[in-house]
Amino acid sequence: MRVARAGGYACRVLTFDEYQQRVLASARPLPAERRPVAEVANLLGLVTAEPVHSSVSLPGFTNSAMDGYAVWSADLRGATPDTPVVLPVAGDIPAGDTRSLELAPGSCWRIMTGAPLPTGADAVVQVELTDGGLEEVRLREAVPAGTALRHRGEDVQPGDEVLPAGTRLQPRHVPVLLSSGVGEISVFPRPRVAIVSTGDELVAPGEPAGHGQVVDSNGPMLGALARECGFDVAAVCRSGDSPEALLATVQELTGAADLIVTSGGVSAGAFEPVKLAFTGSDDFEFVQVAMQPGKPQGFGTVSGTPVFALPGNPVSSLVSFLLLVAPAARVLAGRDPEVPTVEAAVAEHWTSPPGRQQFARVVFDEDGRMVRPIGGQGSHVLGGLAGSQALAIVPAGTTEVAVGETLRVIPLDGLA
Ligand SMILES: Nc1nc2c(c(=O)[nH]1)N[C@H]1C(S)=C(S)[C@@H](COP(=O)(O)OP(=O)(O)OC[C@H]3O[C@@H](n4cnc5c(N)ncnc54)[C@H](O)[C@@H]3O)O[C@H]1N2
Ligand code: MOO
Repeated sequence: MRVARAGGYACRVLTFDEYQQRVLASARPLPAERRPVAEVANLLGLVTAEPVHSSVSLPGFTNSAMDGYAVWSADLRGATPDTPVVLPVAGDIPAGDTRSLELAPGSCWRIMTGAPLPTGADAVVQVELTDGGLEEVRLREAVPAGTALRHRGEDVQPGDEVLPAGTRLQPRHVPVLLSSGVGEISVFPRPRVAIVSTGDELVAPGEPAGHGQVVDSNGPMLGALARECGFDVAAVCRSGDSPEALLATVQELTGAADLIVTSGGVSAGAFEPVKLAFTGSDDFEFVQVAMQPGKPQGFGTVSGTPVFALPGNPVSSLVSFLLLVAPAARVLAGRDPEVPTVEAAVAEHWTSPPGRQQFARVVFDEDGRMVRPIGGQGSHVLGGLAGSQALAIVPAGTTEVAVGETLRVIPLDGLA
């Protein structure tokens, strides 16, 4: 049952920076976990909580950098194309050969790239400088000691720090992580984000929206944003206009999520379930933020879990997630909260509301250096949202965005 309450709540007005600092102030990295490096595919995107030290040398054994012949370099003195040195070939050493072999002076081994160098050899002659012989080989060039060798430990020594604390694991970190003899590493876990859409007007995705109804697109959109930003999605669910039901849903989710996001029900209407559920709690605050979109905002904790109450208009929800929720969740993940921006020049004039920092939907020109507005800037405009490529940040003091002006811009593709 829906209970109508009086609307028109008095709210504090904060600048965007003040509010962002406020929601980030209490954010701390989640407790670190030890995870096996063999699961590296699941570790990508996580941040190391401690430095990683190698327990082995890399390379682990001196080996050949070329396919060719392992030799005593002194045996090749005077070799030229016209006066090649001829040596008997003791046999083949392929990569993966685990034998401990020796090289007798006056002979050579045919050796492959990555294969262990036989004791005594001090150089490899690449096969192109020989006739490629199998029983005996003609070597047409003298080479100095050390040629085409990769020495044990020349890259990494036991005890060396191979990854500092605070490294966000990317594919390029995988080889050293898997090769350095380390079984487990300490990482900050991926924050689990739960999403709750509110409002009696919502119907499930895939169901037809009747008169007065809309499809719940915020829930799936916020879930998709969370995933794209590198977080786990603990739940995407709906709650109607009952504050009691919403409170029960949020309380239940605190057991499964590190951060909860609600959408809708935070403005001044008579049926604002989120506002009604949390107003009066010492751990929750509703404010107006001088930003467009995203003016009405709520933030607090329920059983210690941070809860972001975002406005329901779809564009407001998206902007609030990217500018407020994602930075906080990045802190939980041990990452930098900063929202990545690029610089772009304004190609077409538009207006911005007075006293509010605008996050305007824009598209780039072909070379990505200029932006122009797309669609109306209303917070319900879904077509313009889909067509946009970035959010241009217009300072609160600017009402006319002039051609040629330079703005910071948040690209919307590749958010991870
Ligand atoms: N008297 C005032 N009215 C409004 C104010 C104000 O200051 N005074 N602020 C406006 C602004 S700005 C915003 S933003 C919205 C925020 O409203 P709510 O957070 O309370 O959101 P709802 O009223 O629940 O919904 C707004 C709008 O968005 C649609 N919606 C909601 N949830 C979803 C969803 N999951 N999927 C798709 N669409 C959704 C909803 O149907 C409404 O059309 O308040 C203004 N009003
Ligand atoms: O602040 Mo609202 O988000 O402009 O539509």
